[in-house]
Amino acid sequence: MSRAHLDEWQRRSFDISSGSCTPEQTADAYRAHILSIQYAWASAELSPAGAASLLRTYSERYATVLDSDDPRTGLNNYAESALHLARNQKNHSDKWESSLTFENVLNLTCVQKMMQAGSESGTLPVDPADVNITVGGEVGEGGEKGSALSVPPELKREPLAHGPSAPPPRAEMGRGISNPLSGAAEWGRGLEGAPPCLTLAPKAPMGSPMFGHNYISSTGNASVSQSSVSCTSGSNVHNQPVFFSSTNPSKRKNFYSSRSESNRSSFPSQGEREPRGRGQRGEEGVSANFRTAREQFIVDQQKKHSHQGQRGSAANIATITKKCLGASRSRGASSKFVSPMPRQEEESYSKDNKQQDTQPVDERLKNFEPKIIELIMSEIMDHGPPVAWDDIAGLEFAKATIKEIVVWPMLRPDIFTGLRGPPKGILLFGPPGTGKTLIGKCIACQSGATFFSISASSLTSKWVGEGEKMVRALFAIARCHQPAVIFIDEIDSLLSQRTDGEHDSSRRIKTEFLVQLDGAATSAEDRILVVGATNRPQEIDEAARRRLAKRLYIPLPEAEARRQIVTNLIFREKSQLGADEMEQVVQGTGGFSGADMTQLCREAALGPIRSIRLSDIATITPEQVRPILYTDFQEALKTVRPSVSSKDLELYEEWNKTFGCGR
Ligand SMILES: Nc1ncnc2c1ncn2[C@@H]1O[C@H](COP(=O)(O)OP(=O)(O)OP(=O)(O)O)[C@@H](O)[C@H]1O
Ligand SMILES: [Mg+2]
Repeated sequence: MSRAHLDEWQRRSFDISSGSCTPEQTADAYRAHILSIQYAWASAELSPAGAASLLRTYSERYATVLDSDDPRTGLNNYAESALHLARNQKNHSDKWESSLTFENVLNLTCVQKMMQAGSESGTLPVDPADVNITVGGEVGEGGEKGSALSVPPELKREPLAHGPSAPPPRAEMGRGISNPLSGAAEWGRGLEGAPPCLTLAPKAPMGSPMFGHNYISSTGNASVSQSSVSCTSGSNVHNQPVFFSSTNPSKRKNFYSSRSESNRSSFPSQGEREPRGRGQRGEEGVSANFRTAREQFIVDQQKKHSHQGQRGSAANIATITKKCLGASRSRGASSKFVSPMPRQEEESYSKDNKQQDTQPVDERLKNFEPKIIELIMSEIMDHGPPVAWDDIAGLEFAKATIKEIVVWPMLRPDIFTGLRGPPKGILLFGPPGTGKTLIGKCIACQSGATFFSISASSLTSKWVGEGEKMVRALFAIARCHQPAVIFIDEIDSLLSQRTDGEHDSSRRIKTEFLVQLDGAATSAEDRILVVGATNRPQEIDEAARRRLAKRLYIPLPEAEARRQIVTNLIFREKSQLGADEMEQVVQGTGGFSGADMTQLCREAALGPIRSIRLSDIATITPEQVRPILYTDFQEALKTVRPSVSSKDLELYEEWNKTFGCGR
């Protein structure tokens, strides 16, 4: 290295070894080391072998600092910022806590007014200090069963028209009224955002216009029941519990479930009504099948390992489905919401249990957070036959090359060694809609390797600032599941050229990616292949371009390929297209991409439907629909146009000539 670089290197090494650096400074120093090595390598100051060995050493040390759980030596700042934000947010799974306190209930304007009204009429029944307020959803059955309510004996008068033992009229329970009197409406307004149940239990005698009823329970919403309005008149009906129904279903559900949890009800007979029973049954049913994401991950891992040996044969029978986080369970309206963020009370639990249930599956993954591993694992694609090589029309050279690089070495690793070792990176580039993603899917089905399909956006946006960790974890996991193929669609958004003005985090992701790609490329025993696909090859960073050694042009389909696409597609439908007519279609679609051809066939397939008279459309049977004809293609050709311009095409051809590996 040059002298200036050496001095800098020594200074950083001294800082690291002095032990006086914070983990952040140490990580920065290692990162700078890695960049220096890359720089020295790029400037031919270091041999490739030397650079690779140094890179490996320093990447490992760098990773150790970043991933260590020990706060004195490691950063382990995974999602720290996101979690910090999330911790202060409330969500549906959080326990409801009211901001209402005894003081601020009494300070509510509506309460003040009612108290004033009561004192003016000389029948103020309650001293504010004697009001018991229960906040948080527990509604008891009077004071009798030791509930949260304390109702004085004198208030426990015989149930009247529909007292605690009889269900109140449906109107009281189920609906709010649309024109509440002002006092009652204020109650509602004042309690907006109040707890699921607010219970006021005056200890003083009855008879007040204000607290003339035993207690008022509210779901905290603005709607007010009919009987709560009538309570201001001081009628006997006040002796029964008054229920403020909620117009908000989730609050109503909270209300019922909180009652079922406490197993006590202030409305015994009402409590047996349908909503509660249904809610309970529904929730029990869901929780019986419910698995947390972590449990699901462990189960998936076990399944995966037990099926690993049968991969080749399983590939032919499984179907291709991309797993997403949480996708394996349905999220019906009644399903239980589980926050992806740890709640405070859960955090202490999870810390205690961390050792037991968050153990990484592989020793090599022990430095990575389970959340990251889970996220990466969720991107693994199942194997299956939906895309076979024959489904990809044309592209013979690309298909043969990929088979040579991907399939055969997986089958015969003993032959493909040394100079015959397959390249570790492939770039599929070409105009949009030409089958690059299709090839990715085909590799997933046909290679027999563990297939990771990563979208650049999942690395760059899901965990802002954590992308480089994701990249490291991705390669570490791939190393544990060899042979592995990492397919990165739209790779240009991940590895675009580095510029001065770009954000630090995306620069770090790119650097990390290049480092990892080099690690995979230089290690002969690693069987990891990175396949990138892009329709903007010119935007890819030159260092990335070099690492994706096999750059295959995926051009627009030629006449024969277009014929094959049309034949494959209309083969499944009722059609009458003679050889000459097919030829006409093929000749008329020069410049169409595979996706354009698919669109053309879809449009033509609608022709027979459009020819049905409107009056017949309701009664016609599928057999009566006429076959697809050449005229339908002619009509379709009037509306479907090629999506790739000839100017763009020139750019691809040019790039292919300069950097492509085709013939
Ligand atoms: N060679 C082909 N053979 C058969 N079908 C094709 C072919 N090329 C494209 N198609 C059809 O076009 C659709 C889109 O293809 P695909 O998503 O692979 O394009 P792409 O090259 O990845 O495009 P983009 O660069 O915009 O991502 C495919 O689902 C398929 O129906
Ligand atoms: Mg694509």
